Amino acid sequence: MYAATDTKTTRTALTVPKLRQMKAERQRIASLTAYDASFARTMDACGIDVVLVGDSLGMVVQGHASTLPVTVSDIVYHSACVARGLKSALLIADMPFQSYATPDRAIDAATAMLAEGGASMVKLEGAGALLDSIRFLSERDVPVCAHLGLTPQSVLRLGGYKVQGREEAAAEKLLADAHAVADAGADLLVLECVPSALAAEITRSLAIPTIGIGAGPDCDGQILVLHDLLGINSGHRRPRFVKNFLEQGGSIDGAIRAFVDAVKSGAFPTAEHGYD
Ligand SMILES: Nc1nc(=O)c2c([nH]1)NC[C@@H]1CN(c3ccc(C(=O)N[C@@H](CCC(=O)O)C(=O)O)cc3)CN21
Ligand SMILES: CC(C)C(=O)C(=O)O
Ligand SMILES: [Mg+2]
Repeated sequence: MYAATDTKTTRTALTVPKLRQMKAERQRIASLTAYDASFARTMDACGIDVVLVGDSLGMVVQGHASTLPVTVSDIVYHSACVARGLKSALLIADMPFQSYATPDRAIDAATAMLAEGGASMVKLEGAGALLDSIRFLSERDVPVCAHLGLTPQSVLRLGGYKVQGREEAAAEKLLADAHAVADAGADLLVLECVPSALAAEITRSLAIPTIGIGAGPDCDGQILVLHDLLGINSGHRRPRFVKNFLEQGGSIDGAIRAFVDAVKSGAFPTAEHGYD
């Protein structure tokens, strides 16, 4: 049932321990989303460190209004496509809405993503009740990327895609959640739409690397949705953290290389891409 992709086991990929080493050496982690082999191959050749098969695919690929309709088999299918295009980058697969609601569901979904999808890590949103799933996976050798701040799968409860952690109490909760997910075994943490100063404090105080999107310049890495990097408008108002790199890059390869260079040098993001 679980047919591992041979490409995955034979390539020399970026590893989980290497991510932590990059943080220690202050080498920034450049990350993009991908949904198919051709873009994955291009990104890999342009020096992208981490490729995420995001559940943003529900919006940018499938045309839904949110990420909620995405299924485990959608992510497994797109991960397998992306995995065939990668030689060096680490592949993360996003866990769909409710696929990690209990540890039992989480281990089945995550196993499909690693064994069939060829991913090396899974990402899930939240802390609190989800800490059990994070611990359950990491103790069973499934590397986990946590995701805090604006968690798009919470859109119904949040009432929209809004910056999180602006109030003092919410900021303290976010800092505590960041430590809780690391203590539960997460190897990486995505911080989405949180004030730059708070993301900097979380990044400083954690041993695991942080990857920001709308979280200011002081995270250990940065991620963007591929379509946003290329200026493909998904019908929404452009969030503050989005930068069209095709304008300066001149070509798809050029745009991806410009993004990698800007992240590595610290030129992207600037204050204008973040929130106070
Ligand atoms: N193309 C695309 N890019 C993404 O980054 C993305 C997706 N799709 N789909 C899933 C989620 C949704 N995301 C979003 C969507 C909108 C905003 C947004 O408009 N933010 C406001 C915040 C306003 C405020 O609270 O101050 C902004 O103006 O940036 C943020 C993240 C991030 N993810
Ligand atoms: C924007 C990133 C972090 C994501 O979760 C996605 O693409 O689904
Ligand atoms: Mg996602």
